Amino acid sequence: MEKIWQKTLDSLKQSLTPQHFATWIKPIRFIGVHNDVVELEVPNRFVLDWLKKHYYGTIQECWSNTAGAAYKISLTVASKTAKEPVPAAETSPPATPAPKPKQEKTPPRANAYNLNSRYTFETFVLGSSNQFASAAATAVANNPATTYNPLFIYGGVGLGKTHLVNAVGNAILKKNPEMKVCYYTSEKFMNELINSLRYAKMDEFRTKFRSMDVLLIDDVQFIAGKERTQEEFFHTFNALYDSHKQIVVTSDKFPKEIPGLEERLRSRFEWGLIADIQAPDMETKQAILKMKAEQNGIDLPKEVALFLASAVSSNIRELEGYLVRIGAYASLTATPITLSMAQEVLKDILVEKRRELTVEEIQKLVATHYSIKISDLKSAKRMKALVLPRQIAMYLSRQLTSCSYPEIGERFGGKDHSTIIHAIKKIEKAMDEDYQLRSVINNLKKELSI
Ligand SMILES: Nc1ncnc2c1ncn2[C@@H]1O[C@H](COP(=O)(O)OP(=O)(O)OP(=O)(O)O)[C@@H](O)[C@H]1O
Repeated sequence: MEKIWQKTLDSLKQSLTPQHFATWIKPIRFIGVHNDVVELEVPNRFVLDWLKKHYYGTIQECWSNTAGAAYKISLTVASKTAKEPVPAAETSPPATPAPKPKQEKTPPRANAYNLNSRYTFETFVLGSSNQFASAAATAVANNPATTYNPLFIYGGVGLGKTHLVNAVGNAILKKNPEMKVCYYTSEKFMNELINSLRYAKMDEFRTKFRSMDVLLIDDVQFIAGKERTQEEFFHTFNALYDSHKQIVVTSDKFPKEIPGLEERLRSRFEWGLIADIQAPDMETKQAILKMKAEQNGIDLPKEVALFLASAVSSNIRELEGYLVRIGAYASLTATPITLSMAQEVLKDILVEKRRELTVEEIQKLVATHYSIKISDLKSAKRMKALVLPRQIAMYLSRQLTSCSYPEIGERFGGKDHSTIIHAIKKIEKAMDEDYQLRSVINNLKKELSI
């Protein structure tokens, strides 16, 4: 069946322009055929909708002609990880719509379990927001299981944790092809555990994970509250750690902040190094856009990169989505990318986002988070339990709204602007020194930007 798919691709290539083929067809992943249904996966919703609307019939026709019988096509959006049976040699194709134009196929790597070969250090753009995590990841990749074990990377949605953790795996494999490197999301780990329990295959399950030299577990927060999964993960962790194998874990939260995470796991996550990824600044966002545009063969003017970077607060996946959208539009309408074109293409999406946050919304969220009253937040009471939330709310108000210091002061019960400046300085300093506080504030920001 794989051969039929290859031939289908060949004939699609003949009938489409190279750019359309690269943008829409190349990212499709062939999953298999069940009865008369050809199952295909695509990287995101946008590509799915586009394919359904424009190319469904063509794909179906090409496949059916090649196979010599009528088939239906099923298109689904890929889950975050590749779906190869594990253990299996890695063959996963790109996960974003348009791959590098001249990308060479990577040969299958027998010891790569579920790793995404596209996520490497070479394609990871460095900025002050991810410098620390990237340096820690590089150190681990250079000396697995000697420097930082486990390495715990945390940060908000779409900030590059999956990319970085795969980069560690890919770099280790490149240097040590004999090492067995396994990438799993915690959800996949849990699903496999459930299946192993159901089919009495726990020995196999344990042997598989415990035979790895490097275990990379993404989004570990999802195992919180899942007793059996946590227990099994705990034993896997211990077995690997005791035999000096590298473990890298990612999460959207600092270990202490993951509700429902068992204490014994939490303390293990804190044994090694904890590194965070922050929201990227404007320069980093533009540098990432530049790299992604080059990878996708998109000619992106500087002013459009600036426009996109300022339209997205932090989520790089979202940034990429916008780039793909305008790249696709330019390609399909055969027009160059300009600022006015980008504004037009994204206008519906951005209208929603442009609405500015208010100080009141920030106060409400902070008060809820700390279980205090909004009136206390605005009061002059000096109790410790109120001072920190108040200063955080002031800091966020300055960061996320266009209010001036006096305006913020006004909304906090008529405080002087110097009080606001003092509060912001205190929080900035505390964030430099205190991971946990940084994580709390980032999570609040994340909630506010939804
Ligand atoms: N510094 C970077 N350089 C290049 N690409 C990046 C960078 N950071 C993130 N990306 C890209 O952004 C997209 C989203 O990143 P990724 O999936 O790693 O985020 P995440 O933090 O794991 O998100 P989630 O919280 O949803 O698990 C990926 O395509 C990734 O390649």
